[in-house]
Amino acid sequence: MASALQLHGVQGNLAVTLRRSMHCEPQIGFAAFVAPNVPRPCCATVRGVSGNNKVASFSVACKATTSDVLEKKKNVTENENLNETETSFTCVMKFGGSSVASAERMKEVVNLILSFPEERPIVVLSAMGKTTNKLLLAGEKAVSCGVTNASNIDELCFIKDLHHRTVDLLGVDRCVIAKHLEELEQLLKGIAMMKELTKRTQDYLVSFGECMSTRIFAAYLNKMGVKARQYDAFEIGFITTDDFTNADILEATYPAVAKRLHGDWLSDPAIPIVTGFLGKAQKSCAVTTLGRGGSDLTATTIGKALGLPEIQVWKDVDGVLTCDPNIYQQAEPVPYLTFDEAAELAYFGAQVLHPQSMRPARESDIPVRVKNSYNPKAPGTLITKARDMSKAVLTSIVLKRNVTMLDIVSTRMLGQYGFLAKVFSTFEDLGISVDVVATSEVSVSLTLDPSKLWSRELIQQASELDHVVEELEKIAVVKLLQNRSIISLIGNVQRSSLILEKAFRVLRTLGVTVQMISQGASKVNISLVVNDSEAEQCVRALHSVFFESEISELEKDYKNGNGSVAELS
Ligand SMILES: Nc1ncnc2c1ncn2[C@@H]1O[C@H](COP(=O)(O)OP(=O)(O)O)[C@@H](O)[C@H]1O
Ligand SMILES: N[C@@H](CC(=O)OP(=O)(O)O)C(=O)O
Repeated sequence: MASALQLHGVQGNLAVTLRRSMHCEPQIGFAAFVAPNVPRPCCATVRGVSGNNKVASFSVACKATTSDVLEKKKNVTENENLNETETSFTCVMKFGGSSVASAERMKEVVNLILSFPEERPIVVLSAMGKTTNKLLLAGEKAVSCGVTNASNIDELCFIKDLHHRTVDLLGVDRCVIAKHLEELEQLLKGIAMMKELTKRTQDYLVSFGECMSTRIFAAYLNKMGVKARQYDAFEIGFITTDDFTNADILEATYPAVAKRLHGDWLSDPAIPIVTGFLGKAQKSCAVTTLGRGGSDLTATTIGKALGLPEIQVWKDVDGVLTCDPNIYQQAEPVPYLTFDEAAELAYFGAQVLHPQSMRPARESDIPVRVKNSYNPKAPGTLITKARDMSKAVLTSIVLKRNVTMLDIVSTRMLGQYGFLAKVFSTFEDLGISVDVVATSEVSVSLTLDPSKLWSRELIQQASELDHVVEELEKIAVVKLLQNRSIISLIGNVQRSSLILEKAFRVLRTLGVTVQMISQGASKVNISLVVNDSEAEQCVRALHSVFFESEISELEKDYKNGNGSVAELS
């Protein structure tokens, strides 16, 4: 019988959560079956967890001591042959920078967490909104400002003000961040002295953001009487590659993190408040970061490490939307997504999720819920392994701007296999990833992946590009095309003909030429490459046709112009 028992406690109460596979008896029956084994229950909830109903969970909150519950847990385990899970936690809740951008926001997030008394969460936090960008800018300025001016860098003053104001408004002692602010200033002076900012130092520099937000948040929770414990991810087993600014999580992380968080809970229960985004390099042992937006990946890694029933990522939007709301305000929340769709969407540029964050969740089949901390009642987006695709056509439109495209036409010095092999080995040698590829017998068109590069490295990218072109020109005629955009149509590629027919009708109406088209092997994505200058207009028009039920703006324009609506719909 696939069942599991969990214990957790909030503010003096204890709760028992039983999870079981839905393949067995109905959940209500299961709850009644277990209830007599639980000490003095005062409330109970039964809920299905995932969209495809893989797991049911039954929680009973009790007035009881830990030893009471442990005793009952032992009985339940013996009597019902339940397998104890490895954790006492029920979910991960990750809050991004916008969710903890001020004292007021932190208070709201604390209330939000406490509004789920049945949950026993592990909390992951990003740096307070704007902090990471300010730290990066401060680092860049320090390189050339001179040691005597380093303490007066505007961004350092902003960060000090923001964090002091926050602790003051929360009524927390300034000492929780005093050491970090002092060290941060010293670090900027060091950068000024060296006149150099390596990627390794940059990672250490930005780590101050998460280290401070989590300390403030944990101190505030403790002040409110809710026992919380702050953790720096790089101290509790987040082991990564030494790829500073874009490190990958290594397998050793999972058992280490589970052991530490679970062990601490058993010896002294407290809500863990963990820094998102950060890790420790396996070889150098220095602090690393997981790439921009990396706290999502921290959350899913913890979810997998502890085998939790759910991972929640709380943002400032009502879930994953049908397109970037900054491009088109009418974007709508997408209620369900598969891991594949979410991963593709993130990879092709939707800022809402970190590109690698779906991997741990997919590997351990843990549902991910994307929710809005500004609007907790909104249902958000539930991301699971599978979903009903029978009615799905298009799920979301994603735009990746400022992409470089290469058209490589063989001079036929090499045969077809040799040509393709040489092209791709050139990219491998130079460590450059490609996004979208289309080939014919004698030519390859491809776009280069800028996602692994932080914006200020684009200059460096330019010289790398010259090098790529130089290498490829030994076997081909190469055309470098810049300022392109990839529009990715994420959806049910079983209906690719319908999607393409509609999409091309829209693009023809707009007079836009598609320069490359590719259907990803993942079968959830069709990518179109157009000029940057035309891209946003295309996304708006595509959104209008695919997602808006009434007669769309595009249709109106078209009707008023030179076509009939029937031709469009
Ligand atoms: N398809 C999309 N769905 C939702 N949000 C998107 C999408 N594309 C871009 N975004 C942007 O992503 C932002 C949320 O992601 P992010 O800033 O990383 O959140 P957080 O910092 O809270 O983790 C939104 O405010 C929105 O502007
Ligand atoms: N603070 C980091 C990590 C992160 O995940 O942030 P956010 O959750 O605000 O996207 C960044 O800005 O990249």
